[in-house]
Amino acid sequence: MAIEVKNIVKTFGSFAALDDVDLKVADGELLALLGPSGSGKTTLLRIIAGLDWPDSGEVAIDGENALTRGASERQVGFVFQHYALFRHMTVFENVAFGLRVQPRAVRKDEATIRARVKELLDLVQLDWLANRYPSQLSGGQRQRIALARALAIEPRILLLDEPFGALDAKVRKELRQWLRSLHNEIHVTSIFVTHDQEEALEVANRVVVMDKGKIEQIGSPGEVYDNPATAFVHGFIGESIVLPVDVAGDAVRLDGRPLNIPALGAASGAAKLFVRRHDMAIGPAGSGALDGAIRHVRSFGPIQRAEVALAGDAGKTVIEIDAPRDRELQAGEIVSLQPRRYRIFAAQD
Ligand SMILES: Nc1ncnc2c1ncn2[C@@H]1O[C@H](COP(=O)(O)OP(=O)(O)OP(=O)(O)O)[C@@H](O)[C@H]1O
Repeated sequence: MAIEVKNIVKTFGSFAALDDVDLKVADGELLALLGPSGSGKTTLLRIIAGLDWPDSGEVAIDGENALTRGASERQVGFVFQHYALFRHMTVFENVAFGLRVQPRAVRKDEATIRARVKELLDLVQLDWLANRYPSQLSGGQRQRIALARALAIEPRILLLDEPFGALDAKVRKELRQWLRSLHNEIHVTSIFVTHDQEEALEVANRVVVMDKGKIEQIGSPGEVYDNPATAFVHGFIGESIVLPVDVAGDAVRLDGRPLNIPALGAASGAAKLFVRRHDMAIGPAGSGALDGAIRHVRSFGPIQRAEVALAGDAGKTVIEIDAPRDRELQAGEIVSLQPRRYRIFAAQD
């Protein structure tokens, strides 16, 4: 089911939680709303769900105005961060719940309900837990059951608000892959909220990056990572080194010294140079754009992370770069850094 959100404004008192938001979600997409705490993700999700209403703007589901309909009429399935399973019901009854409380006219008979629950438990690969109670499940299992329960009513749209937020890192990772393959199987239009960039990039077809009630960029995981549209997106996704620079024509200067890298079309004036940690090549002194001294090196897995104090301002600017471990770096070494890929944004962005 396609969703279209147009010019949504939502204020709480004088605070704009959503400030003129437009978004189109295609049928069958798995979309992530990604942004820092307070950026408006949950507010947007609640408005699409019919749990909250905007001050102005439009929400259409499958081309029809959804704002005249409440949550139940929109046929939306939800999964929240904190499991909302009924503690006194077995897993089986939790999943059956939505089907049992349907209006009499559309309610299925008992045999059909049982078959459907069995099918859903198979889908989330937890049929062996049917007779347990929620307190007897792990956190990850509870979230999978919560998802089975949300899917029971055959929702037109599935909305997930930080569904894995309360789980430990390893389980989160497993569930991401699981959600991805589950979505490949069922194709229901799904939107999930997360503040975890890795989660958004790994799971979603498209990522909507939000900040302060506005959409900063919408794109595939590759697009938002490789071509961040704004300084905010560059800083939020991936780990970036940010240096204050001056642009004059095609020349870029740091602390008054030329860097010998092209300005890539950035406007003249005060700007910020953004480089991902792994995009800063490290070579012998004098070979690159920035000279510095290594202060500290930590190695883990395939990378070594070096703290480098840049030459020029009495070593006050210290950056962290990630290098492969083909040559072990040493504290005290004088090196030179060269940005392989970088972006320059005007300072006020
Ligand atoms: N009912 C409310 N009353 C007043 N302010 C609210 C209300 N709901 C949300 N807000 C404010 O609106 C802003 C956006 O909140 P929202 O929950 O949408 O952010 P979020 O991006 O989902 O953040 P988080 O990741 O922390 O959940 C926040 O500053 C929040 O304090």
